[in-house]
Amino acid sequence: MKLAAHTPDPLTVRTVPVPDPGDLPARLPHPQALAWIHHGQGIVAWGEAARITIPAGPDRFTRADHHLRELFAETDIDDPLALPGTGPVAFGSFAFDPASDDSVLIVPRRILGRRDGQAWLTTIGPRHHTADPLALAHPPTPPTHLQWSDGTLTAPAWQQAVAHAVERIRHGRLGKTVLARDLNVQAAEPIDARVLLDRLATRYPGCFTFAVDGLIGATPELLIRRTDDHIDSLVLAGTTPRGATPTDDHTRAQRLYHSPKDREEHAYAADMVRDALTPLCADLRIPDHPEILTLPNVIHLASPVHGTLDRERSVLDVLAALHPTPAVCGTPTGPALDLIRELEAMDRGRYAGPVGWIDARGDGEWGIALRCAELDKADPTRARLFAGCGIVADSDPAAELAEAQAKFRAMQDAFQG
Ligand SMILES: C=C(O[C@H]1C=CC=C(C(=O)O)[C@@H]1O)C(=O)O
Repeated sequence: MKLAAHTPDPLTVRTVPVPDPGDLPARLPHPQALAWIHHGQGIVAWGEAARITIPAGPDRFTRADHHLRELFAETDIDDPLALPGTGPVAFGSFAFDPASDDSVLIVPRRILGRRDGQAWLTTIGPRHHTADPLALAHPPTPPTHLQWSDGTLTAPAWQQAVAHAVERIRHGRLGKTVLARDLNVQAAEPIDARVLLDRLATRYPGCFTFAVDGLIGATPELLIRRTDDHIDSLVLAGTTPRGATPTDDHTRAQRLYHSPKDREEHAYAADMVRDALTPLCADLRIPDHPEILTLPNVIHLASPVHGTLDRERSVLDVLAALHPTPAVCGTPTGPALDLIRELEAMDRGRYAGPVGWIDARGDGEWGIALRCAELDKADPTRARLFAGCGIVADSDPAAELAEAQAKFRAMQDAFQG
């Protein structure tokens, strides 16, 4: 597959301040939504001014960055606000596996954004373009008559895969791997991304609710945010399902914090992020011990990371150094990826790959696509949900299955209402 770009002509871009738009997902006129929302702020978008499909390869991030720079260099931009996310923006979603062709960048026609009390609307089109083909409002419809079925592996078969991974880790050089499974859902009508976005953004306000080319979810894991030369990341690894009461939650969080198995799982991820970012940064701060992050469905060990870049690097340049982290792949990376391919027996598609947005200044926010569903392009009444768990020498297959079920809950509930 070759890198393909569909851009009609050089683009003109105009950003104007607008009154507060209220709830962002509610403003999307069409089910083919693009979105990135965190605590009610962010950007939602629709239409397609340009699409760049990026072929497989470990260099897919730098190729995407290069192509996008060329596109934005030819663009005529009127952006008096000059904030992160104003002016032209590309939403993107990359395949987890470097051998997969699924990566895509989309420059939308309309972007509606809100950040720190400032709202804006950006219009992007080929020069002389006037009509908006997506101006037609199409009210959101919740999915109905849902039918769930196992994906590639049944629950018992997946537990077996976890047991095999534990054996390999105990008797080999691998420290950690991450195994995921998929679930299928079928609805009566085409699935409307806006309904899922609205439910996820309301229920998981502290997560990053996203939609890019039919990949929809709410991830708690910020892979990288770049604002000028400042970067932030939030490393997650080590999880327990939520308890039934506040006391139960507290006990579980304490157990998680002091669990050598979970601390080991977390340390692989935090160490790798430190090693990957140190050469790119003038200064980098990662706490010595993780924090507790409590979400509506699970509790995680979390390490917030902050740094200053040592020179001009776009958010995609930084992302290229990070993916795949041990939060979704393992340590060492190569053998962990080989084991994932062997034991999961499925293509992850864009699950566990980077998802987010980049603007013409190189600023942007990218999460790891977790707690998500990928709509079937050939049949939009169908979707695949994904959830995975870090596996180390002391992992227990039954506990990992329970953890994966708790992670699935975010998306299952978003479908169910
Ligand atoms: C792979 C997933 O979660 C990762 C992120 C946070 C905690 C994880 C864990 O504790 O296993 C995983 O590494 C997933 O949600 O599908």
